[in-house]
Amino acid sequence: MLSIISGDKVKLLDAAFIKARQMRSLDLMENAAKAFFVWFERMFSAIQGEIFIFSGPGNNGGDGVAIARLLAESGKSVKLIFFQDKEQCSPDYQANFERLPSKVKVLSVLDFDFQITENDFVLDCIFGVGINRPIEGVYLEAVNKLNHISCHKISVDIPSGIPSDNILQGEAFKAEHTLTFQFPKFSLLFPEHAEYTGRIHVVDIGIPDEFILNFNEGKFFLRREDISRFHKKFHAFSHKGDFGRIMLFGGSVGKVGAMVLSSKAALRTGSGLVHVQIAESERAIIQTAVPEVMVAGAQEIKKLKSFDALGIGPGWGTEVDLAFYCSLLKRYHKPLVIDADGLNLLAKKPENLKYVPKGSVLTPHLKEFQRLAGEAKDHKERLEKARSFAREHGVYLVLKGAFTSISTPQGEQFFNSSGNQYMATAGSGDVLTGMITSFLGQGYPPLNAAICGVFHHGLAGEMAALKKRRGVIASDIIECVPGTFVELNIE
Ligand SMILES: NC(=O)C1=CN([C@@H]2O[C@H](COP(=O)(O)OP(=O)(O)OC[C@H]3O[C@@H](n4cnc5c(N)ncnc54)[C@H](OP(=O)(O)O)[C@@H]3O)[C@@H](O)[C@H]2O)[C@@H](O)CC1
Ligand SMILES: Nc1ncnc2c1ncn2[C@@H]1O[C@H](COP(=O)(O)OP(=O)(O)O)[C@@H](O)[C@H]1O
Ligand SMILES: [K+]
Repeated sequence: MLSIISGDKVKLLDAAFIKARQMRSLDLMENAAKAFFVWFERMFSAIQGEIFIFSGPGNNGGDGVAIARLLAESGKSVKLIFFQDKEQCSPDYQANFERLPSKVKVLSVLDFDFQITENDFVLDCIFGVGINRPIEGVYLEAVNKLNHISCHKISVDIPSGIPSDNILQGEAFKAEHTLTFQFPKFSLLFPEHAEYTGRIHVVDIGIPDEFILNFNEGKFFLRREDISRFHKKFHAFSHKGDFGRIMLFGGSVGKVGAMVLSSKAALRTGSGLVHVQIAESERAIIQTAVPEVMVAGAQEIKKLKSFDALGIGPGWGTEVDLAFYCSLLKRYHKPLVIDADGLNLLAKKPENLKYVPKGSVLTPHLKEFQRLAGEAKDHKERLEKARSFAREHGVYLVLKGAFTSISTPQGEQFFNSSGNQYMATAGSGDVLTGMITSFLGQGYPPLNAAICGVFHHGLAGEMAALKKRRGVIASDIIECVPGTFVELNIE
């Protein structure tokens, strides 16, 4: 699995890796430039515009110079725009500069007229993870001009101006795509930077995951290839019971749809038996909408412990009897899932958090998390709060949104890579609750249930969006859930 390490550790990582492999830092830069080149060819081979590469004085600029050579050698028309004289640039920058083919036109930013047209490309190689202060002067001027030009814009490693681990102060380059090397820089995952990063792509430059793990700071990025190891295997003789009996609580009057979505999602994720506990008057609705579901009566509520997992909250309303809610929490000693109104009720009376079974999975969106843990000045602080919350209460805290994070009681954080903006639609959180509860009921440890739930949910959203884009609704996500098992080759 991929570790996300902080910018100031990147140099240490590079140094350790090149020493271990007895290679030069220049070779690693070449790997990075080649990885960019391959990606660029794949993405933009059909577009014929001119390529303007803006290269700063450090190794990010050096990447730019190496990329200029590779693109020019492949027949592209390339201009390299520099900010500092070569003698003031990093050694690897200088070494690459010596190798530039003569067909690359090189000019100082001071002489550049910024005549760039819509079909052209701007590659932002001004600053990478080595940025140590807000940009100003000639850099700021160039970035401001570029931000007003309409063309294809790509940032290499990180949009110039954005610090790798902190919130942007001042201005930064606004990219359509950011191609980041080896692992996503932490700050690329902050919503505050979405307008600068555009779409984020991670490319391998040859440093194995296990090597990066030596520099691990407890933050991990979940990719498609990481997911199968978190899954449980079932065999040909597995029966309904093996796939778990779960019970979902929610669906007050007028909000029974939330339970329809959660329960259907649980079934589509593989649950053997799904019970729901909903308002009496709403029973006919759910039994018509999801005939596979059973409605729980007093008997089932009494035998709570016989269920493999519970999911509490979607569409529950905040008028729920708190004593009933607390009795559920106190009587059930296994990890369960809490979402939506289940969380809002806890936020109203935080002292009840002590009854939440250890190892439970809580799935707030940003607003619900604010109700639970208070205001955060920015996403970095919010993630710190999420980490402390999970530790303090011994739970897995799934903070939903783009790059949903899972904070563990041990203080680790996992960031999800699947999903898209089209999932920001009513009820998609209810689908996730059903999915995580389902995995928990199938006997997955809570971290695995959360990881598999979040990843498959996002992937289902991607599959739904292929045909429906902004027309995706929560039910479409559910319909795509089975396809995610096929896509990831999970039996
Ligand atoms: N494994 C990897 O990840 C690999 C990484 N590689 C690449 O290396 C990049 C990191 O390179 P890097 O360390 O040389 O830093 P980089 O960002 O180019 O800039 C530092 C320079 O800028 C200066 N400076 C800083 N802030 C400034 C400001 N606001 N305004 C003005 N100047 C400012 C600072 O000098 P200073 O003025 O502070 O003395 C220094 O000269 C990384 O992002 C990736 O692209 C690949 O090549 C290979 C594998
Ligand atoms: N821009 C996005 N990128 C990826 N996933 C997203 C994005 N926006 C929303 N989602 C996902 O959609 C779901 C929305 O959940 P939630 O806000 O609880 O919705 P609801 O309350 O309507 O059910 C979450 O799983 C979240 O991670
Ligand atoms: K950059």
